[in-house]
Amino acid sequence: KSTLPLPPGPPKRPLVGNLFQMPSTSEWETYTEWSKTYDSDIIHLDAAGTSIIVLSSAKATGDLLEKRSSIYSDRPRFPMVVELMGWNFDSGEQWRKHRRLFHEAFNADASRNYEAIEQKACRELLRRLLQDPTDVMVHVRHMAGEIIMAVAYGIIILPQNDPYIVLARDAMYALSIASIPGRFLVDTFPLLKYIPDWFPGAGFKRKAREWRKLGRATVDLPFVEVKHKITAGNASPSFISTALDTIDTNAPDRGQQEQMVKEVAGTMYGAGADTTVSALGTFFLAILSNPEAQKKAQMEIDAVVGNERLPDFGDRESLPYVFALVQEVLRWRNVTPIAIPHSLSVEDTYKGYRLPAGSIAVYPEPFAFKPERFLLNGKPNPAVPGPGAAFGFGRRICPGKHLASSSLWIAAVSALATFDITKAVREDGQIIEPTYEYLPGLVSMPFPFKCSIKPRSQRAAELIQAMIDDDLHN
Ligand code: HEM
Repeated sequence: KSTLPLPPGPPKRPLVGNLFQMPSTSEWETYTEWSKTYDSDIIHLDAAGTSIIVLSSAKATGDLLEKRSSIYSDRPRFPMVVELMGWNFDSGEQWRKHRRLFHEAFNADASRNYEAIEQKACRELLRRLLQDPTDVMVHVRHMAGEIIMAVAYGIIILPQNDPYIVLARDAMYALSIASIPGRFLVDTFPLLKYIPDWFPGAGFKRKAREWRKLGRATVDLPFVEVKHKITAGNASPSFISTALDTIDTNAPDRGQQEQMVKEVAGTMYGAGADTTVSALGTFFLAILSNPEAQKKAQMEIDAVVGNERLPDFGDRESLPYVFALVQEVLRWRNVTPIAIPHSLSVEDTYKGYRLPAGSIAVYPEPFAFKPERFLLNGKPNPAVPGPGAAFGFGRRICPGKHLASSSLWIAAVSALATFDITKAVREDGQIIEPTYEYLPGLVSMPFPFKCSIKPRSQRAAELIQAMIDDDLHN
C-alpha cells in the first residue's frame, strides 16, 4: 500500500464511516458541495468498510476512467445483483464475451440495421401523441420498450400491459434496490450468504430466491418464444435470430454460446429502456423551457424536409441544428448524473489525489439549454466535444450509444416536424409550469409532467393520419 494519504472527504465515524451521511437523492448536489468544502474534485468516502471515490470533474474522470481504463473498468460486486441477473458484471472473461457480442450487433454500422424498427416505433409515438397528448412519459416509455423488444427479440409488444415489459420492469425495480451500496448486509459481509434460512436476519435469502426466479423469467421467457418462432420459420429478424444463426450447429460449446446470446439480449431492456425514456422525457422538457430552440429546429426541418413528408434517417446529415439539439438534451440533464459506478481493480495513485487549480470548464453555462454551443457557422463544431460523459467512460462506455442516439434523433425530429410542444394551460388560462424535477435513482427519470402537444398544421395532422392508415394496410 502506498503511504500517500487518502483523498479528502467528510469525517468518518468508527466502523460505519460515512454510511449515514451518504445522500440518497440528488447525490450529485451533495458531492459537489463536498468537492467545494474540501477543495478537491476527488473525494474519499467510506461506506462501512467499502471505499468510494467520487470524481467531480471532466479532468479527473478523463485521467482515471479513460486514460487508465484498464484498471478502472471493473464493477462493484453486489451479491444480490448477481442473484437477480444470474451472471457477474465484473471485468472477467464472461463480460468480455458479452461486450464483444454487443459490439458486433451495435457498432455504428450494425446499428443502422435497426433504423426501420426505430422509425416504426417513432410513427407509433406520433400516432399516440396525436390521439392522446396528455401523458408524454407513458408514450415515450412505450416507444423505448417497443424498440428494445423488437431489436433484441423481434417481438412486437402489446399496446398496454405487455407481459414481457411488466416482467422486465419488475426486474428493473429489484435491480435498482439490489445495487444500492450497503442496502443488504450480505453486500458488506459476503460470507453471510452461507447462513441457514432460519437464521435471524436471513430475510435477504428469501428475497434472493424470489429475485432469482424473476431474473430467470425475464431472460428466459422471451428467448424461448423467439426460439419457437425460429423453429417454426416465422421469427422476425432480431439480435437473437442473427446471433443464433452465426453459431455453428456442430460446435461443442453451442449450448454455452446460446446461453450468452440469451444473457446479452436479457441485458438490453435493463440497460436500454429507462435510459432512452429519460432522454426522450428530457427532450420534451427542454423544448417546454426553450420555445426558441423549438422554432429554430422547426425552421431548419421545414427548409430541408418540407411539409409533404415526414423526416427520416436520410435527413440526418442535413439538419445540424437538430443534431446539436439532441446533443444538448444529453448534456443538459445527464441520464445517469452520478454515472454508473466503476470499480478500481488495483491500488492506484493520482497526483497525491489532488487536482491542479484552474481546470478547464468544458461547458460554460452548464445549466442553460443552448444547442448552439455545438455549432460553428451553422455546422457541427469539431472543436466542441460531444456530451461524452452521457454514455460513460473507457472500456465500460455504453455499447448501445448508437442505437440510443438514433432513437432519440428520430423521435425528436419527427415530433418537432409535426407538433407544437408548449406548456399546458389550465382552464382558467393559467400556464402550468413544469417542475423540471427528476425521480431519484441511478437513471434519472423526469417526474411525469403536463404539456400541450398540437399538430403544427392541418397538413401535419394529415401526414400522421396517412401514415397510420398506411401502417394499418401493411
Ligand atoms: C439515451 C440512452 C442511453 C444512455 C444515456 C446510456 C448510458 C449508459 C451509461 C452512462 C452506461 C455506463 C457506462 C460506464 O459505466 O462508464 C451505460 C452502460 C451500458 N449501456 Fe447504455 N445508455 C443508453 C442506452 C442504451 C441502449 C439502447 C442499450 C442497448 C441496446 C444500452 C446498453 C448498455 C450496456 C449493455 C451497458 C453496460 C456496459 C458494460 O458494463 O460493459 N444502453 N449506458
